This record gives sequence, structure tokens and C-alpha cells, in this order.
Amino acid sequence: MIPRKKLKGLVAATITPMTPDGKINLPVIRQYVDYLVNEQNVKNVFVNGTTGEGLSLSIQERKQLAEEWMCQGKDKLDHVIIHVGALNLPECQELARHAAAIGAGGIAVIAPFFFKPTNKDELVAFLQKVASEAPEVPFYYYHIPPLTGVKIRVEELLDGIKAQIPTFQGVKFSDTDLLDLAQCINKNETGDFEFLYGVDEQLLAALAVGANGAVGSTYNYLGRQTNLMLQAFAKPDFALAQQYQLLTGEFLNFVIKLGFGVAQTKAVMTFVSGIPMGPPRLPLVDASNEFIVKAKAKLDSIVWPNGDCS
Ligand SMILES: CC(=O)N[C@H](C=O)[C@@H](O)[C@H](O)[C@H](O)CO
Ligand SMILES: CC(=O)C(=O)O
Repeated sequence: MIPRKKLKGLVAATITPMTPDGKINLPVIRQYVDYLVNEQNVKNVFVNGTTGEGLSLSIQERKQLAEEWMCQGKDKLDHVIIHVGALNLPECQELARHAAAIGAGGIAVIAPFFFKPTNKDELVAFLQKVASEAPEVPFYYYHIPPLTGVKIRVEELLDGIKAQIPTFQGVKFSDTDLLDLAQCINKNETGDFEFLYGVDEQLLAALAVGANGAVGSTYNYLGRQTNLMLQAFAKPDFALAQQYQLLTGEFLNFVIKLGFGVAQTKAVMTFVSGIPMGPPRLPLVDASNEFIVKAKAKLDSIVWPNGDCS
């Protein structure tokens, strides 16, 4: 495998821009890349995941999006990770081969969630069949039990994983079980694996137990502020890091109470960045105007420690 820069810091879980009639709005991605790099200081992306409505897209659409992110991100982004998970193995494998062919920096796979693996061995067997289709590409398991319902603890999954999946690189860990995360980090003795945390509102707690970085939807529009939190943590200035986490948490707590999901993320990103993200795809429906007005007012009201506005 080609030596690579270790992935750390923030990874934006990309939104899939759509036109008002529900088609993928590919031309917007060029501007989106520049916005992440220049305005949010975020140079890694995770494409076709939860935020990207990856499971609501056709295989053809997922390939087109992956190609566009690779193409527009060339020389601008450090890492482009493509989520290739699906409910059936042949599609996962096809997407993994495609990601490899276009030079993706990594692939990630969620647990299948209709017929679910019931134990670690079944899950690893599935992941192995996908990973082996892209034998040169770093592989991440995408752990998101709130959405997949697959609660197999990652700490268990790690035992012997390198023997079965030689490309295994780490985990996108989107769960609140910090005991499991801490045990994973403890097992990462040689430091070869990366644990990227995916519950943005409590990233600071995950950093405290040793997470290497984060993948999330909010880094699309709160990347700059969250980067300042990472800097404060590294310094270390824990009081300042706490302030950032409290403030991003205050915004998220507010919108979660209003009802917050991918549709609302699209709306927030649209008003913060000015880039039209468009509507979500059914079964998701557009954020209400009331949500947009309230969320915008809340974000505008936040006074960040560095004195700048969001
Ligand atoms: C369920 C979900 O979409 N999780 C995202 C990534 O894993 C997060 O980035 C959340 O959107 C974020 O933490 C806000 O709750
Ligand atoms: C949040 C995240 O990582 C995803 O959208 O897949």
C-alpha cells in the first residue's frame, strides 16, 4: 500500500446537493470544496454517508458523486473517504472497486441493517468481502448503532481484525458509548488505527479518551470553530476547549429540540455557506421555514470566544 498521511483532525460528512426537482446538483461541488477548505479549514471529506443520504441514492448517483469529489478535491483536499456500504454485498463490492479505481483515500462500510449480523464474526465476514475488493485502499468500519441497530461493540470487533482485513485502518465511531471507544484506543497499541468520532456534540469527551479526529455533519458549517476547539485541546487549554464545545452544543441542543436531521443540516448549511444544498430526498422532507428562522437566529446569537461570528 502507498504510504499515506495519517488522517487526523476534522472530516466533513458531505451533504449531497440536490436541485429543486430532486436530482444531484454536481456543479455545486466545486464551490463546496473551496468553501470547506477556505472558510472552514476542513480538508477531509466523508462522501455518501448518513449526511450525504448515501443509502437513498442509486449506485450510479453514488459513483458520480464520488468521482466529482475526487476530481474537485484534487490538490485541495487531503483525504477523500467514500462510504460504500449498502444492504447487499454485490453493491458494496461494486462501489468498493469503483472507489479504488478513482483513487479514493479510504473506504468505509456500515453494518447491513435489514438482515443484520448478529455477532462479530458475521459482521467481520461481511466487511472482509467488501474490503478485499479494494486491496490497496484503507478500510474503515462505520459504527453507527442508532441508525443501523447493529450494536456489536467495536472493541470486540478489533480482535484479530488485521489478520482478516489487512487494509483495516480504523473506525468512524458514531455512538455515545465512550467506554467502548476508550477500550478500542487501549487496544490500538501500535497506534496504527484511527478512531474518528461521530457525535459532534460530545467530541471533546471523545478527544479526552484518545479519539484521533472526527467525522461529522456539523464540520460543514462549524468546522472553523471546532478546529479552534481541537487547537485549544492540544495546547492544552481545557477551559477554552470546553467553551467551544458548550457553544456548539448549545446550538445543537437547540436544533435537536426543534427536530434535527439531514434535511435540517441541508438547510443550515445553505444559510451559513450560501451554497444551495437543495431539498433532501424522500422519505426525508424539507426543513420548515420556522426551523430555518429559529436556527439562524440561534446561531447568530452565539458569541464565540475568539470574538468572531459564525
Ligand atoms: C446520526 C448522524 O447523522 N450523525 C452524524 C454523524 O455521524 C453527526 O455528525 C450528527 O449529525 C451531529 O452529531 C449532530 O447531532
Ligand atoms: C455524520 C457522518 O459521518 C455521516 O454523515 O456519515
